[in-house]
Amino acid sequence: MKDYRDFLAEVLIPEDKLQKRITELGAEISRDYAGKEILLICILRGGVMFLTDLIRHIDTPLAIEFMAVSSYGVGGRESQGQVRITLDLNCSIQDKHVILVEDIIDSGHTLASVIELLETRDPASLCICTLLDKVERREVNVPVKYTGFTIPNKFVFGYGLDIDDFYRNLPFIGVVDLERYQP
Ligand SMILES: O=P(O)(O)OC[C@H]1O[C@H](OP(=O)(O)OP(=O)(O)O)[C@H](O)[C@@H]1O
Ligand SMILES: Nc1nc2[nH]cnc2c(=O)[nH]1
Ligand SMILES: [Mg+2]
Repeated sequence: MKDYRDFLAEVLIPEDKLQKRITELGAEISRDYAGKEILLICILRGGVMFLTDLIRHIDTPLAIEFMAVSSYGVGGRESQGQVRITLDLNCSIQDKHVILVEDIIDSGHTLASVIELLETRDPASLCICTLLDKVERREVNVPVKYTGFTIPNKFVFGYGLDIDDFYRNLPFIGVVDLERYQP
């Protein structure tokens, strides 16, 4: 296993900047949903770090749930357009205020499919909170309510985002130098 420093092109978002923005997002969500109970649904696995930090900054009553979808092949870096639900929710979302929590929106296929499915289950409201948005890469439109950072079209890793399943634990977002990365 290579040391990430061997292929780190740059630290795009350092830990302090990430945490500051996540604190702001938590405050914004707390304001917008004051007096309401919310359900945050994390899309495994990339969204996990973001979810666990974000909920520490939300002060309205909340529950968490998890879904898993498969849109990229193992080790793949391009969306296949086809999204499969591999782990569904354990609860009803009918009449609930739902926030989908994601690490990144790239082509938009993952969230477009999840939204289409969840809309059929009659939530009171449904919105998206994403830490990163690679706007230039969008292939399908998804309505994003909360965005941490808009980022350029570069393959990033760390803070939930993997390269071949590793490096999710790093506390910052880095850019991969694909010429120096060897699987
Ligand atoms: O907008 P899209 O082009 O659909 O890409 C975004 C999705 O891709 C990544 O997940 P991935 O499928 O790699 O799974 P992971 O979260 O387990 O790493 C990321 O966590 C998003 O869920
Ligand atoms: N790790 C990682 N996963 C992604 N999924 C979609 N875009 C990205 C990205 O830039 N990095
Ligand atoms: Mg991933």
